[in-house]
Amino acid sequence: MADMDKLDISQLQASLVKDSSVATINILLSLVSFWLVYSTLAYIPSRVIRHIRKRASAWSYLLNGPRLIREGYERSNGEPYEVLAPDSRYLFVSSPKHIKEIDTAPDTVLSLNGAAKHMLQPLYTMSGFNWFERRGVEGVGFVRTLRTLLTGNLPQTLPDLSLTTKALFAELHERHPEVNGVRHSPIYPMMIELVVKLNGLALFGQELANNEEFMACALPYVEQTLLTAEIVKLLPKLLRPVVGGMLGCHLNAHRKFFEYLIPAAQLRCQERDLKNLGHEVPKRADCIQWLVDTAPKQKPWTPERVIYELMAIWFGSVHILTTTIVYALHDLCLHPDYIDPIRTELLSQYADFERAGHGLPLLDSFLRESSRLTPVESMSTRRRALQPFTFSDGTALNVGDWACSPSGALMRSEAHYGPSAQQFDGFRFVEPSVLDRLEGGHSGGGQPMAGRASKKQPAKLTDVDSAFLMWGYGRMACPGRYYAAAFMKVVVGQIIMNYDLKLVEPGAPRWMTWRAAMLPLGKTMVMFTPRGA
Ligand code: HEM
Repeated sequence: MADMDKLDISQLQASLVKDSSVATINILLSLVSFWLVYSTLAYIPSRVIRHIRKRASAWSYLLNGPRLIREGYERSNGEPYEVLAPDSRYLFVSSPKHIKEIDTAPDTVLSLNGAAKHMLQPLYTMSGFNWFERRGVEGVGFVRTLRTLLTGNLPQTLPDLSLTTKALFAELHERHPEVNGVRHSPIYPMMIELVVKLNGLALFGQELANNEEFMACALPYVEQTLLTAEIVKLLPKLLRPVVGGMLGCHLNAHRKFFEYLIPAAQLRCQERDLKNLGHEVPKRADCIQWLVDTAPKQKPWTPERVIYELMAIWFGSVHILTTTIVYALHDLCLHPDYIDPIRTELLSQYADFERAGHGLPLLDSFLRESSRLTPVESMSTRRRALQPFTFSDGTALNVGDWACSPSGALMRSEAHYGPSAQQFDGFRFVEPSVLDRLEGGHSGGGQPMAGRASKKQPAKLTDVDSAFLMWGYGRMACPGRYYAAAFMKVVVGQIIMNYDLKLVEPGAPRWMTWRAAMLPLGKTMVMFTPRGA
């Protein structure tokens, strides 16, 4: 035993001597490298160092976008400021005047289509669709399709969506493992599956939504588009066609998605031509039909053209709907005293909501507050400059630069939301008269909701203004927002009416950021307990 001790101590001494000499060598090497870097830097012109710093900051935007945008806003004092990404220069403006200037600039100068084209790289991700950067070159039927026809059809769509949500949610929930007698559900993947099915039903109709092979490529199409577009954008320009082309061939869910939609679009176009010749054709109510009907009469769209439009709408709706719903469910878990009053509202007004396609003011306000404080995107009103543009204060954009607004920072700012800007007040946007009635009746956990910290700022979820940029602003504000709001109320409403919910780890990180987006983590678990179970 004594020998062992001796042996250990001498080994320890030897290793200390060895470790300390290694440490000394390390320190010396560090000093030499520091001196080398320092003396080399002294010979590099300061403009080169500035350029290196700018490029490093541009690459760090990929992982720190929301923070860089917010810090820029805080430093800017309301003036325009620049944020760089590896592939773009963003010029952020935050004053209502400048945001209006973005909205009123001609589409030939500041283009939303141009920004979307750069983001999605449709040449490689949408079966070769090389869409126009200028709006309206081939008509803007999708605005009427979504803003008027899809919205007007909500009373027909919502009952089906409600039934499907209830049944599919229960089915997905059953699949999740039990831990100590309670199921733990990975909320993000669960909501993606639900949203893909429901959105397919609402946009494409029963027949396609029930086609399992078609639906099986509907989600990979979105994911592969995101991945391919990101890789292509980060490559040097010269390599983009080769790598983009290879990725487009290999990650080919977009082609399958396109091919499954072709027969449906061909049929609708044939029916359109027959109708024009005076024949009777079936009446249909889904986005494929409305896109065919609203395309320019003098130059009707081909089936392919209709599908490209559908692919863009599908891509633009699945991910944002899912993510917004996930954050609203997180917020219900984090602020459970809102559940009772919202549930009471749902139980008494859900049928009216389904009939009208709008309503449920408490849930409406809760969703708006959740999106205000946890916006999926920290950037809004994106426009790519197709020609040089100068704001009224002289700030200039070069061709290829983006004009945009820091929506996340604006929606959290005290300038717009008062001293309680950072606090979660789920009923911040409810009309005072509705809250008064609530005070008189059920107010959730005995807490007076109307007296919550903030000044009330009545507004509907779908209202657009320069301090609430979730939907963009002005002429091009999201035309799908009435459908999106109703859709989210169906999903969140059905869950609240049928389940109690709790985050498994309320303090754990719940998202990661990529560029200006906050993406929910796949591992966040929620315990849904069926009510009355
Ligand atoms: C929570 C869900 C959604 C959010 C937060 C959202 C947000 C936005 C934003 C910020 C814009 C850009 C507006 C601008 O720059 O001024 C936009 C445009 C658009 N959105 Fe949405 N959107 C949502 C859901 C949807 C859905 C479900 C659809 C379709 C069914 C849709 C279709 C569109 C289209 C087609 C545009 C382009 C408008 C144009 O070019 O004029 N969105 N959306």
